Amino acid sequence: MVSAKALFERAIATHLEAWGLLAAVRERLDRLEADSTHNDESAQQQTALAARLERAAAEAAPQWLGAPWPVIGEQRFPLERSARPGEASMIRVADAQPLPGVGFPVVVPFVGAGHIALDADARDPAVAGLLRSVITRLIAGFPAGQLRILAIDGGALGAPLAPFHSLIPAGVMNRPVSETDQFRELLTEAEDQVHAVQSGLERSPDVLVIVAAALPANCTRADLARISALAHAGPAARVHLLLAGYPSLSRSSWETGLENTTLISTDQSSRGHFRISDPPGSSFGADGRGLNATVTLDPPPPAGLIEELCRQLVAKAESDSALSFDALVPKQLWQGSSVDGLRTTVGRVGRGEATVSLDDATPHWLVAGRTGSGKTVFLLDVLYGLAARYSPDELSLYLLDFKEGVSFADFMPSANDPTWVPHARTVGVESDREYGVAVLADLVREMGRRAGEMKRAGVTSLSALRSARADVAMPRIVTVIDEFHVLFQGNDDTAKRAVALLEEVARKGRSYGIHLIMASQSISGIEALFTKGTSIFGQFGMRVALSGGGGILGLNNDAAAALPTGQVILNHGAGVVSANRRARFPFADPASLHTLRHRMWDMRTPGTPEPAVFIGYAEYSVDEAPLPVRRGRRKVVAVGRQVDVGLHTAGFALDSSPGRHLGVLGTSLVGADVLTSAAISLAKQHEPGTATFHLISLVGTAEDTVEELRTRLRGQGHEVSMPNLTQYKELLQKLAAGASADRDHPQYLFVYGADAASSTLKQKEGRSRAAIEDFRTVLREGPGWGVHVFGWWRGVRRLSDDLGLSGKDDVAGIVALNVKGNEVGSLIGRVHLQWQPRHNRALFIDRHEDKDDLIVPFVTPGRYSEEFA
Ligand SMILES: Nc1ncnc2c1ncn2[C@@H]1O[C@H](COP(=O)(O)OP(=O)(O)OP(=O)(O)O)[C@@H](O)[C@H]1O
Repeated sequence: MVSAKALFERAIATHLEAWGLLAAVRERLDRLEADSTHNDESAQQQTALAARLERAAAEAAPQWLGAPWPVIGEQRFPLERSARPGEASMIRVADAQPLPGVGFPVVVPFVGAGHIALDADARDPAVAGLLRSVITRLIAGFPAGQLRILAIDGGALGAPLAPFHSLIPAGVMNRPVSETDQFRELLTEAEDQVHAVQSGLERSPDVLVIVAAALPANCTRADLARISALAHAGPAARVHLLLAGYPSLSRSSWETGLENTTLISTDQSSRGHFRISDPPGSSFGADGRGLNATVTLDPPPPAGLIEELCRQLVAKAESDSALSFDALVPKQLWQGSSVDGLRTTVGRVGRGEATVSLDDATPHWLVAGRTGSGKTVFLLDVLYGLAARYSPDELSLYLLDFKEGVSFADFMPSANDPTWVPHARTVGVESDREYGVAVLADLVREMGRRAGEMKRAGVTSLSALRSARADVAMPRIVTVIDEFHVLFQGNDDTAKRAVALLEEVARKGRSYGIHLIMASQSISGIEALFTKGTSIFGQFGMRVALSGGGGILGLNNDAAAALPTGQVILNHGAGVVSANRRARFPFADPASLHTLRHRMWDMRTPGTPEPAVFIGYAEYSVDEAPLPVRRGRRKVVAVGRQVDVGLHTAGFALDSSPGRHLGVLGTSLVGADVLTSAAISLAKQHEPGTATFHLISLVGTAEDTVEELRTRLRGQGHEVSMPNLTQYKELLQKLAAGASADRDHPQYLFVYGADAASSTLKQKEGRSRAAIEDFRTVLREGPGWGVHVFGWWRGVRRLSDDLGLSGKDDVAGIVALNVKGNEVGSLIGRVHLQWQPRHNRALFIDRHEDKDDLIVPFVTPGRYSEEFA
């Protein structure tokens, strides 16, 4: 690669040589004029010199970058081949004509080397012409998709940049900004690129050229200082300035405070002419006073050329090789290191690649698009793209979907295809908000674990930890929450918890390699969160807007309003207009996904666990669930699966403390299933003959269930009794007297429709005490003797009556089905208990352990279809 300095030095040498020749020619001309004769010799010398100077310029600024417009019109150089990002280039800005008939083009270092500033703004037609000329040379000369124009039109002049407006939708140029705020956002975008390059996060950024037709009128000293800083640090980060109307350009000297800049100032003594300073790093002459000739600025391209060129570029960008998902997948899988972040290609911007990152600069993303806009397809492109680049040691996926659909079904094993994407750790489909909270809580725990590891290793960053502790698994975690607005619905404890956890992950995740991608059809309903003092979304610098998803972009940013399916606005500037990049992404076709998934699955380390899957609509049966974790020697009954990561079996531990009984509440037949599941799980923990199961069936609807349970338990060799109501009363009497109690041989009472016995139990029937008293004694004393009651009451009040005033605390375990939260709350003395009955869900309360868990209660397979039949 030729350095800017070498290139320019070569041009200067030619220039000086030409200057020498000019002097000679001038001398000769003077002589010839004195002789009053013109001859062929002088004409030939002039022509030769002009040709030589043209050649020198053409070498320094080839083709589109330097050829005069008439030559370009004739020769039509190939597009995009005159220069490459990352290399120093020069560009034609003016023509010097020191002698009649002897002119030479003035080329100055620009992209890859320096900047250009003019004192006059684009109200001067010559300046406007130069801006058009330079922009045209750039967009035609550089590869598309690798150079972007950040346009400023502070004087709202409109016309100078108007011919390029068709490039705006293709993302090559932004809509020129005129307001100071937008101007500052644009500077921020350029600064972000400088920082990203300086910190090593970005190695091959797009070329950004800030073009100002005029700076905003109320530009402050602080703004100018930012421009100065960009002039200093920009070139190394491919950020360049082409500023017209730069205010501090002094007429008396070239001092402007802009480093690396060629200055072009109006020649006060000659209308329409300009003077050019020495370019950065070199000088035209020994005196350091710039080019020793006035110049005319390079004229704009001829009418029609810009339009035709833009049309061609846009058409090429659009029709560029049809996008395919396979093109996003690298040939060799899992080659990337996620130490500094994650990067993938999601499609194309113009003809360049559209790359997106999850790293320190853009740790979290917000994605929005109306239904059908292609949001799911975009997310699949991103997720499969990442999974193809990074191995499961480098990347884990937590996938969470709140809506009805199968967005993430591809990541988990299914009945048809037992493979899964080996990076997937948790997959939630049609998740409950509580599951979302559990996933977020899991992430917070993981951050804690990583913080602990860092502390132990004495390091302060994830990358340092990864080098220090190669043995500790520390993949970056990408958590995708689709339809995340559901999390915040309802102003209840779950919503509050979700916000708190999300804030924590959003704030600290970056330091621990934990990233969030939150997607939604709509942001209405969560807008309050945008404006909150500690706005969570401030942490989400990367905005991805599909059609109809413009709400996540800035107020004046309507770029996503009319996007076709398959296109997206990628904006890493938190939605500012100037950071828009319009990208196209391919359809994630099922066949390609299938192939890639199988390739990755074949490459997985043997023993890679399946993802923890939560499917909101799934029914769970006790037979497929692992037994709950036992604590010590205590038996634990299983009642359902917790709505948490890993779907742990929800268990109620039995011990000798008074009240270790379970009350299942609600009219739903699921109540019978919960008792049956409890019995089945207990039976698994007993050798036959070491416990007695009393099955008391008091309602007709549960008879079959109870009968089946009896058959099953007996089949396993357990002792089972099926007392009728009278025998039940006798049993209670016996148990209350402690007569048949044997701690080593527990007795379990499963009372199906316990409420049906209430009135009978209350009758004394000639005895000194009613059976209800025996029942209450059993509740209070029974656990000490190994007696536990599992009852299904179809109403809360019925249980409350059975317990009586003094026995209110004697049923410690509650499984609330279709009963009101306030009724359960008053039963257990918690007025603020929050419970809304839901299909296939129950609230499981263990009063002794002060625990409320949302569970999916165990059911007999097919229970719900029966209920709805
Ligand atoms: N890049 C693309 N190229 C071609 N077609 C696409 C592309 N992206 C999406 N589509 C089409 O649009 C349909 C809807 O896409 P997708 O399911 O991703 O939308 P969505 O925004 O997630 O909608 P919903 O929220 O209703 O699920 C796809 O089934 C596909 O037909």
